[in-house]
Amino acid sequence: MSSTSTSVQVALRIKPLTQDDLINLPARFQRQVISVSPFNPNQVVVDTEKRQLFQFDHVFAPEATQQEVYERAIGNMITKFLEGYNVTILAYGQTSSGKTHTMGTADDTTIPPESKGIIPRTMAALFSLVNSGQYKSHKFSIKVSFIEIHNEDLIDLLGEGNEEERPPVTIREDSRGNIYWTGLQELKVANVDQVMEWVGVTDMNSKSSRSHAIFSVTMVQQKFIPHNYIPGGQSVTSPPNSRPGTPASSRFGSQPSSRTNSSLDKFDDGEWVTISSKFHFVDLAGSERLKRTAASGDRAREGISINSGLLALGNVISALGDPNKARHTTHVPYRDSKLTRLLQDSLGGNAQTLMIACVSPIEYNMNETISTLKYANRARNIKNLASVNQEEAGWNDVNHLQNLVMKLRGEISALKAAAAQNAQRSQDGGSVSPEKVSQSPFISGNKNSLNGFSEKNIPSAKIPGRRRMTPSTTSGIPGIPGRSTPVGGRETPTRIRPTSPLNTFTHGNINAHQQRDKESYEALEEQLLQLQRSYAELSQKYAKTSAELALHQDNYDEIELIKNNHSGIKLRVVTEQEIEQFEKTISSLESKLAITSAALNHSESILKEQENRIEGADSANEQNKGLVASLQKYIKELESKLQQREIDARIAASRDNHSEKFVSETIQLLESRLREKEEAYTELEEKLNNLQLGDSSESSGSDKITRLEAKLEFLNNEVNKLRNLGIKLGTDDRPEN
Ligand SMILES: Nc1ncnc2c1ncn2[C@@H]1O[C@H](COP(=O)(O)OP(=O)(O)OP(=O)(O)O)[C@@H](O)[C@H]1O
Repeated sequence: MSSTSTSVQVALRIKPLTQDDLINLPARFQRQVISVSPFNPNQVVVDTEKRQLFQFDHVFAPEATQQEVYERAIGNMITKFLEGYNVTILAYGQTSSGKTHTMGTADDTTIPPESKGIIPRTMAALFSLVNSGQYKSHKFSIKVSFIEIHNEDLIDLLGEGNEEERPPVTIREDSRGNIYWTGLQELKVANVDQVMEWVGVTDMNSKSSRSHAIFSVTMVQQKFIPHNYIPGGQSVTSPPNSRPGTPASSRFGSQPSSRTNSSLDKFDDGEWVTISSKFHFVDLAGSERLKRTAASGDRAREGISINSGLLALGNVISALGDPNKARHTTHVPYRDSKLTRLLQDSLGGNAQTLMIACVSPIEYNMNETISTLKYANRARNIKNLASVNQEEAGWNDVNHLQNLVMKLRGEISALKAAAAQNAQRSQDGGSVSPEKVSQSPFISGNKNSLNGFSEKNIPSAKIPGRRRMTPSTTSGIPGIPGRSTPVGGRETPTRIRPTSPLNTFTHGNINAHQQRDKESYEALEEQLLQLQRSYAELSQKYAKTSAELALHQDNYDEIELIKNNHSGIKLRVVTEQEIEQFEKTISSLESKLAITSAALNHSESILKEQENRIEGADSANEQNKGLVASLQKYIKELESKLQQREIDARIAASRDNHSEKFVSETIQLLESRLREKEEAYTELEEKLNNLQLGDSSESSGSDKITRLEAKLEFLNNEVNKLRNLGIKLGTDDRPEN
């Protein structure tokens, strides 16, 4: 059985902008931020502040069709599945990114052909292959099951009847690390329509965003592997170390015809092998973070379990995918969630795995898109060790081994008879002494003895080298020494070959017929030895298995005895119903445990996030401290500059004040002078009036008036001069005269 190391393949599918996006989102968020690189078709460019590039095994642009996705990414996985590899396809991405559309998890028979997703396409291709001439000698049994993980509960989507009354679905691991589940309805299907009918009735869409859906196909094929494929009729001899073929009748009906030597291509004896493989189609729950969905109550619980399932998946991916971690970490946390437990042998185990990361192209979803791209990118580093699940039928089956031993005994008896006949013929044509022939251990005539290898020895699996010998003899042929063994004694260490009746021929008697007989006898001898070896091997195996069985039986009896005697309490025989009940309890405890550990993981991740944030804040703080110091310095500089400015301003202001004061003082002075003059003028006018009233001489009176008028004019001139001076100094707010 060969193993191939393969990386997990990752395909990226960009969803086209849908009507929903156009209607529900403001236009400014509809900008497309992710596109296929114009230089490399397997790279995408994310148009953020700093452009980011991501490389995948396949990239599908928004316009890629369902057919294109199927052909490029899935096509050759069916061949692998038929070869016996386990195959898993996971669709990952935020809600509404196109996972269900791509996978076809909610497809039914009504969906138009061009819109059909991966499941119906793969099933159609599978049925077409198994019904083709290429596989006509194989026998196939194909079954499907459909399981949902919701809140860490496993729900059988194809289960009949009430959910509570169904047997619990439990996850088991066999001794080889293969994961399988029990209590699940597995339906035999013969064509793609049957498959899609089953898928269609499950109403997967109703809560697909909030649960993981796993659609599984289990295929068991039986195929006949000939020991010798004889192109053009060449050698037919079985390879000496090949294991004996399983009798066709014991298991799978008729076996192709046994050895033949025709010139046509023929099959020699071969063996039926059983190849079993499983194909999982996993439609994961929406990957968006809990905080964005702002969920509370039951939805928050759902969210925690979804996130934790995906977180556990992420942790498994990171443990397997990070080359540094892979070197140091032996523990891969598969048991942290039911999802990872179910997929245990499909991630980093015995499987061919493809992850299809689905993303939305628009700016509104950019953060989720980048987180999906990073998640998917990590998955590319996982290495799987995939091997064909092939097993020669019956090697663990005691009944089958017993049948095989019986068959071999029959063949040996037939050979013995043939040899005896041959010997008899030789004896008739040659000079062989009858008693010598009868003394040959090979043809001793003892029913229980074959070459001294008693059938009684079978359980203890004594090999020919330890058998009791028949009375000693020599070959009787000159030049061919016989072997001598003490009667009843042990065999000599040399390899014992059965004493051939041909040994009794004399040289002179060997003619062409005898030569042919001799050759065929030798061939038979060789075959007999071969059969003896196989027989011994099988006997050993049989003895070992019987011994183990006996041991187990003893242990079982002992345990039962202890149980029964313990403290005088006789334990009841546990009924099937009770076992079922126990399994239910165990399963529900497992669910609770998984949810608790999921919640714990979730809290841990939040804690980690917060720690990271605090760490980030601390380092930002440190940076800020430097910034504050330089700001303080800058402020000081500014302050001193400001002070200087103030001083300058004050000087300037005082200079301004000074001129203002001067002007106002001058004005005041002038005004007071003016007032004085006006008073003097008023006084003069009064005096003049008095004079006019009391003076009788006209001439002296008019002289006085003339003088006074001249004086008045002079004063008026003075006042005008002063006024002009005031205007020049810009003091318009003087009171008007
Ligand atoms: N490649 C595509 N071409 C056309 N329509 C698409 C494509 N991908 C998704 N859609 C449409 O977008 C909508 C959301 O897609 P879908 O239901 O597959 O998302 P989802 O990721 O499975 O969401 P959820 O997590 O809720 O299950 C559907 O109407 C689907 O038909």
